[in-house]
Amino acid sequence: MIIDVVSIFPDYLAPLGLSLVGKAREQGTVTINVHDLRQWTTDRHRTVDDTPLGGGAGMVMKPDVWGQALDSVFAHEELIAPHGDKEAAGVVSPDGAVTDGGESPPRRVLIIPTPSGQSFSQRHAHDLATVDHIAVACGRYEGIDARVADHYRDRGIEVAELSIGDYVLNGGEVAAMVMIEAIVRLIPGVVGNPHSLVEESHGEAGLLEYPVFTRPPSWRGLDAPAVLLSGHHGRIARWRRDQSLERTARRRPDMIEALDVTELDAHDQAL
Ligand SMILES: CN1CCN(Cc2ccc(Cn3ccc4ccc(-c5n[nH]c(N)c5C#N)cc43)cc2)CC1
Repeated sequence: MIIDVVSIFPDYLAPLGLSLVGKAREQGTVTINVHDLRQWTTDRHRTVDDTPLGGGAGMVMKPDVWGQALDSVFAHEELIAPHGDKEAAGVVSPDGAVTDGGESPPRRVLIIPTPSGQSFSQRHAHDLATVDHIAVACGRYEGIDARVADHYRDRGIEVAELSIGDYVLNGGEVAAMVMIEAIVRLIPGVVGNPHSLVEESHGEAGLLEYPVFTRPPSWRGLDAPAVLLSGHHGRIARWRRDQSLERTARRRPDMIEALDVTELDAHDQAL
């Protein structure tokens, strides 16, 4: 997988060089390139923003600079239709994807973090972990001119306008790091013990994870649950399941509503 991140604050993305994501980059499991948007400006002041059309507070990021940046980032995919001329790049399938008529084209996604986006979820992370090339456009100010998303959709690139939560940030960089970590950790080989990806909050069962404990069994007068020391795997599994259900009902009743009961029953039968 190749991930290209474009930002006016490229240093903000430095933490992507650390820990598991950093190791995955070193091992070549994922390539992450961080670009300074200003390298695509053409004026002396390296301008990336302008006043909002229709008036209003703040500034909006210019479409032309973003267009130069994203064209460059996607440029090495010769199967991308040049602007306005899809046929020239090869076979155009009904859904607008451009292929050379052979194997399916590389899957390309442009992620645009935005407070007005669809809520980023573990389901998005799983889907995006299968993508060949992801570009992340980190906006600032009041956001990126809306025509940028439309333009790349028209050129056969999937565009995902995503939000990491119902609170307001100053730009897309933090959201980009959250999404990139959630996606990259799902790529095979990145997380040491793949089993740990299975029993997770927001995982397949749709429940929050159970509380975890380690040694010592008693700490400052607080004892770990005795069942965890029993060695009885069936009882431990049942206890963990009950804890997940109780925790979810208490902290995230909305998730209980969305539960697929048949999935729950199947899990219970297996305990
Ligand atoms: C007049 N009003 C009209 C509404 N705007 C709303 C607004 C627009 C931009 C910004 C700042 N910003 C710029 C790029 C950018 C990307 C992501 C996020 C972001 N915030 N929270 C998330 N979960 C995010 C994610 N993911 C914020 C961003 C803040 C607030 C205010 C002014």
